[in-house]
Amino acid sequence: MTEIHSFGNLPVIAHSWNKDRTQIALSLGKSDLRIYQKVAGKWKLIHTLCEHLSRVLAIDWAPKTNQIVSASADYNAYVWTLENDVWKPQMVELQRTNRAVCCAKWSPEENKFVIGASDKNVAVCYYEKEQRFWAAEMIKKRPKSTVTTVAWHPNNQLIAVGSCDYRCRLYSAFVRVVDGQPQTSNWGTIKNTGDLLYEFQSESGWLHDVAFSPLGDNLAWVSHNSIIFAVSAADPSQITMEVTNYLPFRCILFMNESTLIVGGHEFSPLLYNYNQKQGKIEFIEKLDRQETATGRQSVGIMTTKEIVIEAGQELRGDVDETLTLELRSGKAEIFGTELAIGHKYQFTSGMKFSIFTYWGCTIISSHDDYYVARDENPMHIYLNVHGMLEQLRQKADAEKTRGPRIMVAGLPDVGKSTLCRMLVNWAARLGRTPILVDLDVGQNQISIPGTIAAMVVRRPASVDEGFRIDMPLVFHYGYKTPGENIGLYNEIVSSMAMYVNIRSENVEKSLISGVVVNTCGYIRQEGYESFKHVAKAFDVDIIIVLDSEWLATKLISDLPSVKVITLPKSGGVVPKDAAKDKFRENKIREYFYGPRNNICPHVFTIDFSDVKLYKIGAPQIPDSCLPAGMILKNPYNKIMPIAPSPTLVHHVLAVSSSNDPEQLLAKNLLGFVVVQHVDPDKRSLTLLSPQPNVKNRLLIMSDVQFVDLK
Ligand SMILES: Nc1ncnc2c1ncn2[C@@H]1O[C@H](COP(=O)(O)OP(=O)(O)OP(=O)(O)O)[C@@H](O)[C@H]1O
Repeated sequence: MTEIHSFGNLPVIAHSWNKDRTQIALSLGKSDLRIYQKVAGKWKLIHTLCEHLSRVLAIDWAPKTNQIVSASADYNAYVWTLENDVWKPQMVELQRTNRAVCCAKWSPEENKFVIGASDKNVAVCYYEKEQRFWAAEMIKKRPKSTVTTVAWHPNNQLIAVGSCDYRCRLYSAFVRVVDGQPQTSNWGTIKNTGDLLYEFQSESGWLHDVAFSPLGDNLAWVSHNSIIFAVSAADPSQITMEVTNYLPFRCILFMNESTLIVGGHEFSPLLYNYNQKQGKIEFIEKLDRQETATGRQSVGIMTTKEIVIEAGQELRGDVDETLTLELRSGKAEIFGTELAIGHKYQFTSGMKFSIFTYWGCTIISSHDDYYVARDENPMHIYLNVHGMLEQLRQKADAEKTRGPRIMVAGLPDVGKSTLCRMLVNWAARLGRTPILVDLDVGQNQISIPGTIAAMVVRRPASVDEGFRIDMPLVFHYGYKTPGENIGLYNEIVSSMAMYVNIRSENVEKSLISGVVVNTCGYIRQEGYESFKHVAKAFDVDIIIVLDSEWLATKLISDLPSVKVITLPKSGGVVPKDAAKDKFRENKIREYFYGPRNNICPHVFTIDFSDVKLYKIGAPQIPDSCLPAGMILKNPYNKIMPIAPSPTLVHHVLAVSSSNDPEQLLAKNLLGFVVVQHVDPDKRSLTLLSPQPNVKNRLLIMSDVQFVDLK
């Protein structure tokens, strides 16, 4: 019998029941764990466990020992124990994990647990009794991508690990101080922690869940492309798979040695039988007979929902399917751009949005891929900063001086780009024309990855298409992080600052409106130095540091003449780890095909003799390889001609506005092309380009690549 439980309108990211299922621990996409208890038929919040700094991604409640392990996007895991009705956290010593911890599972005997992270690490964790801390044994032969799921073999010494590299791996999780002696297993000899026993290749598709059968002789997993896989210890070379037409599966469970239940976006559990001898996985039945409740049908029906957002609140969402939102009444904005009443705004899969209302509003939504954030959001604080900047502009206007120059800084994924976007949007709505400078070479808002850019913002960005890119100034850098060639990065930053200074001084409106500089989240070591360089080059008056006391304190002492303000980050900001490559790809695709995918770029072939190709920055030669006493000039900004070759395929080439190779370094770019094919026999290149020809133009090779899979 199905029982429906309701815990408000936040998405349930992870959950785990206590032993007798009278309590449930939930992550509702926040940094806390909430424990609910059923009292008189209603769920009552009895504990809120706060220690994590970011979204809790996994929870596992050990039934016998009554301990909870939680894992979070803050790179940490905690073990919680109940003492005198208080849940006490103890941090797990995951020294080498530097990305979100995505999954955590107690072993059957509950004396160990395993965690998997998006930096590919898998750790077997146990309690170090003498030193009284949770220790972690890291697995050496790690998966090649984010670890999404883990499962324990009933013998307490083997684990199955599923990841985004489409593989399921079997490791030994034997820990001598906990287990004493290794057990015998049908899957091979167990010796040391982390020994890789098997690596099973799936078809393409991220693995979402993996499970052992009750006796541990069979193993099965499901992937995002709706395939079920199973393998038996009797013959691990024989992987059986069942390709289905259902929506992606998220979980799998063995009921006995051969019966499997899978579930996911189809909204109905499905029963299958794994016949190992015949190498078959056979469908038995769909368990939920209410046909109308399936995910597929609900996609088709598109029920609309009316959402009332109170003044000062945010409606946030992570779009799974295409979502349409319409402002029915009131006033609301998305990252500083006002919404028009009655206009249907479309958000495609993978997009994140936040609708903020200062006055209260009603929104009509096509799906329920959203939640109304009831937490404290920092929008009022951001708006106050905008108010302060506007006062400075008014003062500059009255006194005919320079308007405010602001730089936004912080660690990666704290909302720097979003805050810059809001600040220039709000300014543009008041008729100001600030200069937006984006120095983020990984995810530039103005140009494609691998460049830095600046432009005058005359109107707020469009919700659907972003900023209207009008005569931008774009410089080639060629890499996705400043650390790849920090010398070159600093040099082009100086040139950009010079141009921006000239521009703002020559146009009165721009001078008064000021400059907003977005930076990369690369702030350690030489990154921090480069960051000070940015502040000096643009002669900024104010640095806004998002969510980092450490950085703010350092800057206050290093740049005493600059006003440093620390602001909190929004709870809606989500780490883009997995989505960064997609974002970059989309940005390049948008460049060639337009934001609405309705532009048709040119594809043409050009002779080797008609292109002039260059690369900026020669590899560094260590001093030890040079003759004694010889000093080589730093080659970071060396301009080198290169010959076309097949290694160029998929590389982005920047089209320079300069005709003189010596001037390539900090000259505005006219555009970009992508090498699609190189034919050494015919001595020709095939290029994807918005223009029909690039003959006689100087092209600069970028490390950034784009594979045009339409
Ligand atoms: N209030 C919010 N609600 C929902 N999503 C948000 C909110 N603010 C920011 N985001 C989303 O969070 C993600 C990260 O934000 P953003 O790109 O501004 O961070 P960043 O610090 O500039 O990142 P990076 O260091 O990678 O440049 C983006 O996808 C953005 O759209």
